[in-house]
Parts: sequence; C-alpha cells; structure tokens
Amino acid sequence: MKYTLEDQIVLITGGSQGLGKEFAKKYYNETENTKIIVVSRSEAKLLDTCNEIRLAAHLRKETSDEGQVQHKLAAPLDPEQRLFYYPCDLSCYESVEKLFNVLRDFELLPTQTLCCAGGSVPKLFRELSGQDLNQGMDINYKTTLNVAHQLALAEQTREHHLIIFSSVTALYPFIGYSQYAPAKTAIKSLVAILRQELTNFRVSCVYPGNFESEGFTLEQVTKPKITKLIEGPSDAIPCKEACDIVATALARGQDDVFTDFVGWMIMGMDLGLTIKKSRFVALQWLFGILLNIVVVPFYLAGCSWYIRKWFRENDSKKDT
Ligand SMILES: NC(=O)C1=CN([C@@H]2O[C@H](COP(=O)(O)OP(=O)(O)OC[C@H]3O[C@@H](n4cnc5c(N)ncnc54)[C@H](OP(=O)(O)O)[C@@H]3O)[C@@H](O)[C@H]2O)C=CC1
Ligand SMILES: CCCCCCCCCCCCCCCC(=O)[C@@H](N)CO
Repeated sequence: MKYTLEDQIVLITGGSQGLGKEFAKKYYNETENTKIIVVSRSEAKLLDTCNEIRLAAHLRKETSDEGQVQHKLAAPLDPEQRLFYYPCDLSCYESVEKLFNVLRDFELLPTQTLCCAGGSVPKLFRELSGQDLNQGMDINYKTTLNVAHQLALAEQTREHHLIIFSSVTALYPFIGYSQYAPAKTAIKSLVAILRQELTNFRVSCVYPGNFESEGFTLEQVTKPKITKLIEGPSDAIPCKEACDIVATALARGQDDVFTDFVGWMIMGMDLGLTIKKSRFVALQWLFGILLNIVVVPFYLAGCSWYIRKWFRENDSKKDT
C-alpha cells in the first residue's frame, strides 16, 4: 500500500499541537482533495489550530474564503471544507465509539490514521503521582488502542494505513521515563499483533527521538538531569523536520521508522521475534548484533555507574 498525501481522508489524533498539527498542516498545504480530521481533548486548542492553518493558506492566497469557516465536525457540513476538528478524550472507549459513529454519518471514515496523541511526564518513579501513572497509560496506550480497535471494526475489507507513534524509549527504557516508556513498549507489542491480524491494513510504527513540540517544552521542565544526560545524543530536531522524515520514510515503504541516527542504532540493537521494515535494515541488523556484543555491556555498565554516582551526589545535596 503506497503512502500518498493526496486523495485521502486522514484522521489525526493529537492533531491540536506538536507533530500531529505539523502533519495536519502538511496534508492541508500539500494536497487539494485530502480531507483532514484533527482530534484531541481541548476544543479551544483544536479551533485555534484549524484557524491558524486555514489563515496561513489564505494569506498565501491559496484559499479565497475570508469569512468564518465551520471547522467543527458537525452538521451542516460545508462541502468545500477539508479541515475539521472533533474534540474527544480518546482514552475513553465510549467516546471513541461516538467519534466513529460521527465519521460514519458524514461518510468520513478515514483511509489513513495517524495516532500522534501521547505525552510524557518525566520524573523519578517516587516523584510521580497516582494520576501521572494513570495518564501515562491512558494518553499513550489507550488512545491508540481504542482508535485501532474502532478502525479494525469499521474497516473489515477496505485497505487502511494505520500509522502509530511510539518512541525510542520503547526500545531503550531508562531512568526518568517510568510513566511513559512502558506504555510506548505496549504500543510496539500491539503493532506486531495488528500486523498479523489486520490483513487489509498497513500498520506503520514510528520510534521518534526527541523533537521540538509543545509537549517536549513541557517535559523539559520536570525532566531529571540524569535523563537529559542519557538522552543527550538524541538532540531535539525541529518538529517540521521530524514530520518530513516520517513522511519520506513512509513513502519509501518503510514501516519501522526512526527520526535520527541514534534511533536507527537502537532499533538495530533491538533483536527479537518481530519483523522490521526499516531503512538500511540489513546493515542495521548487522550493526545491531555487533553493538550488542561489543558495546552494549560496557555502555550499560557505564550507565549504571553514572546513575549510582548521580544518586549519591543528589542524596548528599539533600542532607546538607
Ligand atoms: N516530542 C518528542 O520528543 C517525542 C514525542 N514522541 C511521541 O510523538 C507523539 C507526538 O508528540 P508531540 O508532538 O511532542 O506531542 P504533544 O505533547 O505536543 O501533543 C500531544 C497531543 O495529544 C493530544 N492528547 C493527549 N491526550 C489525549 C487524549 N486523551 N485524547 C485525545 N488527544 C489527546 C493533545 O491534545 P489535548 O491536550 O487537547 O488532548 C495534543 O494534541 C506523541 O505520541 C509522543 O509521545 C515520541 C518521541 C519523542
Ligand atoms: C551502544 C549504545 C548507544 C546508546 C546511545 C544512547 C542514546 C539514547 C538516546 C535516547 C533518546 C530517547 C528519546 C526519547 C524521546 C521521547 O520519547 C521523549 N521526548 C518523550 O516525549
């Protein structure tokens, strides 16, 4: 199934900001017929996003309409309109069911779905609240799980391209990400199973390294220093760059997508009983095996030493 932007109906979860919004812009600006539905919880953010995308196109003189455009996915639907929003908490299954009923009613069942909703609260395990822990699974796993399930039920025979956003932390879990990484690993596992079961689907999984977004700015505030140190090699790239990298990789037929070199290496080291369709996959695999033998044991020993040292220094600071 070829990945093309044009002539699609695309559902973007987490489309109000960050990478989801970047994809919404990309589809809107680079196609003529594709219809886009952005979903997230906050109606205010969604409306702002739609207005911003629409206004930018108008200023470039690509659209003539100056008046108020109806962006909300609600009757009466403007036949000229291509960008819609629908507020929905996707971690709640019943809400996702409602969303799909609305999509069915408007004949807007998607041909492509991008599951961008997600986010992390990086803190040490003991500093997280019960609510943080719940949100970790709800926002990162359940949003994707619920949408994938409703899609699977809605599309029994037609082709569908499902694009899911995990994280490099799914392949390499480390200190500070206890609220987040396990949920992203759950996504990886789900993807492997959906690839076997949903035979009319193309299921792609993206494992991004750091990129700039509203969510990223927020997580930097609570992120422990030691976490920043370990993820240092994955310097945050601009959001647009991450979006273009993913789109290019998908167009090339890759289904296990990374956004930086560190991601490629870590994916290579992640052996196991899953098939990978990634860039330079043979080289990645060889490289991964070699690194697993020659580098990983020393790297991990170094990491543990550093983490212990960091805790010692932190504890002595607390005592004084
Ligand atoms: N930025 C980074 O460095 C990295 C990000 N990723 C992953 O990539 C994806 C995009 O990241 P990024 O652009 O930074 O994300 P942001 O945190 O900037 O945006 C997250 C989006 O998800 C929406 N969302 C959150 N919870 C729900 C929910 N329950 N129901 C519906 N929508 C929800 C938010 O909107 P609202 O609040 O209105 O609901 C928002 O639109 C995420 O899955 C993230 O985990 C992976 C690796 C690195
Ligand atoms: C031989 C061994 C070499 C190992 C090199 C180690 C480099 C680690 C880089 C990890 C990058 C993690 C990015 C997480 C992004 C993310 O998901 C958050 N921004 C949450 O949103």
